[in-house]
Amino acid sequence: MSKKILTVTLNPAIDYTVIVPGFAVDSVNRAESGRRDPGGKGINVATALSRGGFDVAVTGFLGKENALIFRDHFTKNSLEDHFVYVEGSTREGIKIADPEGEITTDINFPGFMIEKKQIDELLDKFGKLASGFHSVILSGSLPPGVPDSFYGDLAKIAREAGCFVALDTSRMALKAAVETGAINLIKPNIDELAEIYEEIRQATDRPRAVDALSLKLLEKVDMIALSLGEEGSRLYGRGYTIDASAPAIKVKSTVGAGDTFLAGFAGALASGLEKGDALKQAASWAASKLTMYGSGLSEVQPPASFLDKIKIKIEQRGA
Ligand SMILES: Nc1ncnc2c1ncn2[C@@H]1O[C@H](COP(=O)(O)OP(=O)(O)OP(=O)(O)O)[C@@H](O)[C@H]1O
Ligand SMILES: O=P(O)(O)OC[C@@]1(O)O[C@H](CO)[C@@H](O)[C@@H]1O
Repeated sequence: MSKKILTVTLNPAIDYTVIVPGFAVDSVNRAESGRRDPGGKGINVATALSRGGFDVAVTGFLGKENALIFRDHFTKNSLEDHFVYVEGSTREGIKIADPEGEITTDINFPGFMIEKKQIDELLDKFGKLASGFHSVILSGSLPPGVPDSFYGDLAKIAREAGCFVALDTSRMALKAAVETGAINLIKPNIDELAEIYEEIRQATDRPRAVDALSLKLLEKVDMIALSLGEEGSRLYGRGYTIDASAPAIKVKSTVGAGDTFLAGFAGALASGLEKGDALKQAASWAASKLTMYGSGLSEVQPPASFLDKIKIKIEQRGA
């Protein structure tokens, strides 16, 4: 467990979760309760990893005006803070959790405008930090002002420093980073692939098209951990595919399920687990998150109770 992990969140968010049983659009809804959690994908990943016993640091951009909620969170969860603090406020996002329909509705805002000098400051900080870490996890959307090429730039620095690099983002930021060849692991879902790859959008047989695309992407990345919601997940690697089932659970909120999944997987790999066991650990962490509201993940417990409910199927492909 001594291997240090750094997560990068360029566009954090304070998640305002509103619990609305039976939520319906185009009607008056009554909220049962609400809560605010410091979130953003990389911060969620970091929190879950720290809860799992890892030594974790966080970086990215944070707004000065509402930083207190994040600073408290970092202290409570033993996250080493290397954020670049920028003028203004970190965005808030709205998450409507409907425990009856087991449906979550996300409304995410674009975030603060980042200037060139702040990008340079982060690059400088990241360059000095990276060699101290076993793994770097790059997560979430890019705020306005940050170019699509930025994750690729960070990945190249991290790889040169000897780190394992995982990426969970979408749109052109994902496509551009994959093209650099500097990413070890990506964690897309099918919608994210469909958004950027025409062959998935146009496919009449989507699972088959995803298989074909994944094999092609393996020329650029080492692993693709495709998350499939309640259908589980599939890991593509060079020469193998591993499927993990998802346990049947009553879902309170899906916000952060993908982040907990990535934390479980990257953490397990850093601990030296085999890929199949790592995928099982990831699914088990995600399941544990789904049984609670809110994000931030500071309530997530190491989820041993789900491990024996997850089935793994390993298929070797010819070289
Ligand atoms: N309804 C569910 N029941 C059981 N497990 C689930 C369910 N939804 C998600 N999971 C688990 O969580 C993992 C990640 O979920 P999902 O595929 O929704 O990620 P995601 O699309 O990145 O989500 P998000 O961006 O909202 O965090 C899945 O691979 C699966 O293991
Ligand atoms: O706008 P992004 O960066 O894609 O996603 C942001 C976000 O939805 O991701 C986390 C859940 O994964 C939340 O804490 C946060 O609000």
